[in-house]
Amino acid sequence: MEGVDYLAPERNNAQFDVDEMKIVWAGSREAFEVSDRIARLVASDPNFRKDDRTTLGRKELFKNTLRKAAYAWKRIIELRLNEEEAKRLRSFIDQPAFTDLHWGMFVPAIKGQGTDEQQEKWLPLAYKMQIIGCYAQTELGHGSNVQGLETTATFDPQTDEFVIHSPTLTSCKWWPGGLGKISTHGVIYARLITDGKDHGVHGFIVQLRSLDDHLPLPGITVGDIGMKFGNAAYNTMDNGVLRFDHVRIPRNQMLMRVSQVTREGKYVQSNVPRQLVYGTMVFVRQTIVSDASTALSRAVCIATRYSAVRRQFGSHNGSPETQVINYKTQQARLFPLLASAYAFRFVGEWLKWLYMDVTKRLEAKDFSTLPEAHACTAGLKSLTTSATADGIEECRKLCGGHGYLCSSGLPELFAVYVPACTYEGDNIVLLLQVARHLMKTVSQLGSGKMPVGTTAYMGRAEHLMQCRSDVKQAKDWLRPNVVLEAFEARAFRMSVACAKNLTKFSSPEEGFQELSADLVEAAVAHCQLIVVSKFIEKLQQDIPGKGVKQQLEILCSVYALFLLHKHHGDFLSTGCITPTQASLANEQLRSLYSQVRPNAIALVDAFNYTDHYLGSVLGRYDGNVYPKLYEEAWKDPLNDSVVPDGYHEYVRPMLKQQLRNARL
Ligand SMILES: CCCCCCCC/C=C\CCCCCCCCCC(=O)SCCNC(=O)CCNC(=O)[C@H](O)C(C)(C)COP(=O)(O)OP(=O)(O)OC[C@H]1O[C@@H](n2cnc3c(N)ncnc32)[C@H](O)[C@@H]1OP(=O)(O)O
Ligand SMILES: Cc1cc2nc3c(=O)[nH]c(=O)nc-3n(C[C@H](O)[C@H](O)[C@H](O)COP(=O)(O)OP(=O)(O)OC[C@H]3O[C@@H](n4cnc5c(N)ncnc54)[C@H](O)[C@@H]3O)c2cc1C
Repeated sequence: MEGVDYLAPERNNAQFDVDEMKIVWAGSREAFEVSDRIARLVASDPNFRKDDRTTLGRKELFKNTLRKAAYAWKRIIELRLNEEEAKRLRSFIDQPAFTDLHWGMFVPAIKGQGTDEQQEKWLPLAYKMQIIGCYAQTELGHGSNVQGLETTATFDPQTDEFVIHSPTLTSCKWWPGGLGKISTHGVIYARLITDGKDHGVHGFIVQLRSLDDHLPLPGITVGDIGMKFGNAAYNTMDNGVLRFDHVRIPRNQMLMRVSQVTREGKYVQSNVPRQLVYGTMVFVRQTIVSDASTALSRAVCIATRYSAVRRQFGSHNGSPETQVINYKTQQARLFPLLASAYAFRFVGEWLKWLYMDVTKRLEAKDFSTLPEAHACTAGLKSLTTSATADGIEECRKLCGGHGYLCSSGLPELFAVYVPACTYEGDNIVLLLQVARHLMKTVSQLGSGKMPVGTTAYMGRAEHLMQCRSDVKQAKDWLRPNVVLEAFEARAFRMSVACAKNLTKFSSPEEGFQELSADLVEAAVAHCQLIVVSKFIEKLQQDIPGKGVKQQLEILCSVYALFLLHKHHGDFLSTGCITPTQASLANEQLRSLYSQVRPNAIALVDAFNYTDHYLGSVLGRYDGNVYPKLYEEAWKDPLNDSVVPDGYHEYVRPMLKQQLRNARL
């Protein structure tokens, strides 16, 4: 029935103030109000309809994306939305587009690597969308290994220009979003060559297409790289291929904040670390962590609401069957994902703070926290995107057969999300960067240099190598200090074991290669510790609202004890806890699931997602799933006619043939 809230009994069970939790989730009252207003604006505008997306072919899908992007831009101007509001609007449209790369990478690359003059020239054009940009780093033959890029930018002192060239097939730019069909400009990464000398990879602003007729400029071959995983999903994006044939650009289009080339062709390195050329990646990895909490929370919201609606088995004397959410196995799969969504939200908030802090320091020429910022953004990007991709797929399974329907919203969410494990740095490659940082920190422990930031715990080396957990009963695992010490000891001992093993090899590089699987595990342990510790830190803040803090404490314990249970091999083999303590953790976890159960629906309501944004029949706010699934099925283009196209051509002759054979 329309207008009935089938999940009302669930909502009435909540033991906390959902409206206050919405504010905690959004980050502040103001952020909540902006997000809520913009989400409703998008949901109520038929121009942003998306329910037909999965049935469109690539060309229609792409054109539709362009239409939405243009309409969104018109609304942004008409409504005079500020930067934050415009960003929210683009995200609620929920359709990856060239604008993501324009605002998300092209603009930040110029801001981070351009000189003041370059910013003054290019940013106003980009802000008004008089030019549209992409970020073109990856090549057909080189993605992870940025230093291996082949595109060249050779300085010609005669004309005061750089000549951009793709010397081989493998040097073609390959993958940049927005490049395929739309970008007029790109920040292009190429090896800088002056006077025959290779100075490594630098960024250049290059115009790719005419601003009049959109045709590629002379010397440029550009196109789309083809269909990607999933039907609609990421195919709204024009990922591109680009080949340069001696394309000339003025010298002042090299991004010159980190290093410069003078009129005479002299290469000058500023007094800043060369790694700042990688700064845009640090920025984007930080945003990807917050986006992980958004993607995971969407999937969890769908799976939780549907699990409360869906009933299987357990009917006695005609009573309703059991809601599948009441099965302990369903809870043990679903509630850790719910807790992870909250955990990633808070670590994302913290990472944003860390990024802003490092940016301020860089402006003051303090580069000391750059390695920490790189390790944290790389590691947390890896940890949260892997967990989110796996989590979305788990949510699909939690919804049984109906989860496999596009109308559940889950297949598309998975297809659009899963490349996050690869883009902006392959997750394993990034964990190896964290491992390098950890090995460096461990190797410096004896030198008197105290570890800082998220590795500060390693400063308590002696204690962490010796400590034994004092857990005696299940509820001891609810004490934050007990949990924190177990995670610190596990992470530290895994790093120390790797460091010791590295010394057995003839060179550190050989050891690093040979032990890379162990190093990745040590890096994961360190990153999980960061997430747990930031959740615990969040709980030390003043959190208003009836029962809100208590629910978050429960979720924090679920997150930590779920990880401890999943990785108990690490905790046991490093001797941080005993088998008895491991089983007490599991006992406590079971009890926590029972505490989450009555609040589960309210905890996902706190994400404040509109039905438009969720795009899921199973995750509808009102829980009215079956009639809507039935309605949705009839909308499929295959049901436009009773007898399908092709029947008379292929099936009927076959049937007739069978009849004849049967008569024989
Ligand atoms: C239902 C439908 C719903 C739809 C909706 C929505 C869901 C949302 C989905 C989609 C939204 C759209 C968003 C799409 C965005 C996609 C964007 C993708 C863009 C890209 O992928 S751009 C390309 C990114 N490429 C990479 O990340 C490459 C990875 N490789 C590297 O970063 C580096 O090469 C390396 C780090 C792996 C190694 O570099 P190298 O120079 O060889 O360095 P080393 O020798 O190892 O180290 C040198 C030294 O430098 C330090 N260092 C390395 N990197 C950095 C850094 N970034 N910052 C600071 N320092 C760095 C390193 O630690 C070493 O230090 P040391 O010498 O040890 O002290
Ligand atoms: C949807 C999407 C959008 C993208 N958008 C952009 C964009 O806008 N701009 C842009 O420039 N790029 C973009 N990319 C490219 C992306 O950044 C790269 O694909 C990514 O950095 C991974 O690099 P790769 O493809 O070279 O993988 P590879 O490095 O070839 O990885 C292949 C395998 O090798 C392993 N491997 C590689 N190196 C090591 C090592 N040292 N040790 C152990 N294992 C290793 C990896 O773990 C992986 O399993 C995009 C990619 C995708 C999928």
